[in-house]
Amino acid sequence: MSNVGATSEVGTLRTVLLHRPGPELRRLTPRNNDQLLFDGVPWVARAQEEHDAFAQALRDRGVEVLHLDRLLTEVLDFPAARAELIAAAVDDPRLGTTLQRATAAHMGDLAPEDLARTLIAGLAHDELRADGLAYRLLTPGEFVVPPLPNLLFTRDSSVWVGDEVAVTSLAMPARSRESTITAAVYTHHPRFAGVEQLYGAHLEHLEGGDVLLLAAGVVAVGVGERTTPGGAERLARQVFSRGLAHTVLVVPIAQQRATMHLDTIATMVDVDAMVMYPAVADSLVAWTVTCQTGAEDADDLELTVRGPAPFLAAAAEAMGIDRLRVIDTGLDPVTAEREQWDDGNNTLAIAPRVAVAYERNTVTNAALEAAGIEVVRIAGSELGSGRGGPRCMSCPISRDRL
Ligand SMILES: NC(=[NH2+])NCCC[C@H](N)C(=O)O
Repeated sequence: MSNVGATSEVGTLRTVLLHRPGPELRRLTPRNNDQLLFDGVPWVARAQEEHDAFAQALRDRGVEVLHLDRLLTEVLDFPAARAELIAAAVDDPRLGTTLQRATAAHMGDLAPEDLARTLIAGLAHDELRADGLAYRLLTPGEFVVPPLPNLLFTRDSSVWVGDEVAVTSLAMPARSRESTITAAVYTHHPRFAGVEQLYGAHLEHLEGGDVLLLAAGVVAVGVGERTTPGGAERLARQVFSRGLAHTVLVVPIAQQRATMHLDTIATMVDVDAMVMYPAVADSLVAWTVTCQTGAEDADDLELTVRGPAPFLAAAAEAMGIDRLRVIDTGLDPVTAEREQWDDGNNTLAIAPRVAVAYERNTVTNAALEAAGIEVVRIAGSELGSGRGGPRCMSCPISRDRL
């Protein structure tokens, strides 16, 4: 695949990976939504309409939209991909050997499309005819294979750095199986033949929502509720050893749900500008990680760590620009907090100064427009109940170099 990958957050978007929410969202109930990382029980048909409009807005701007469930169905024609994904789905200590084997046998009989749906929507107790101790002891409300409602947030389960892709290692148990799906797609789908993978689901926790490509060669990584210090260091070693970046800025963020990823508080909207949650704009810091010496093995690289320094100054220095502008949303603290919670800072740039944003964040959007950013508004009343905006719901696969 030529012209694949991304070296910035704002280069003209050519190809993006989305996931249209499906039956996995119908699994959410008031009893399981917290564990499954949703703040409510969405109206699924409306969420699908909103998502279709999001995809259409991107297509209207010339972006090629790939759907993760389609790519998954296509790779399920390959026995190796089927075997890996079924093994990952039943690799759960709750089940025990008898139920693991029965579940694997059931899934093994499914045609690609049905297997893709089951891998994503999971398998409820009453959807499987089985016997044995674990099957009898599991309550009918429990899932034999839990659903993946957060697959919607394709940003987190893989991220491209340059022309290589990082299959990430997701921190929350409800999400860890997602990266077995992205791994299978990037490994087996002919569309990605020859693409190198620079990370893996077995490594230290790293989520794509924490990774921002500030400029060619400059990667920012948030460390907080999801990405660990070890994950940030591992990413730095990997991108340095592969020549994909010269500087990694490690940015501590508060370990709480409202700021679960770096992209919930700041996203790029121009080559030198970010929209940022005002409450953190002045206090955010970064550790600057570089590497002088080459080494055969990423583990043997000697890293230089400087900091902490104010994030904006450290970022501008690494990017080689005078100043990284913050679009001043001019918000009072209460409005700012509300719009941050509703992903007002989580925009998806489709070109420099053109960003997709949730329409509900009226004050943030007005401030973006006043600063010269074209805002492509989408509805997100139902989509937003999973706490993710346009950036979280998209994984850029190809962007023009700036
Ligand atoms: N890149 C992001 N901000 N992703 C948002 C993910 C939201 C998802 N419900 C979670 O808790 O994991």
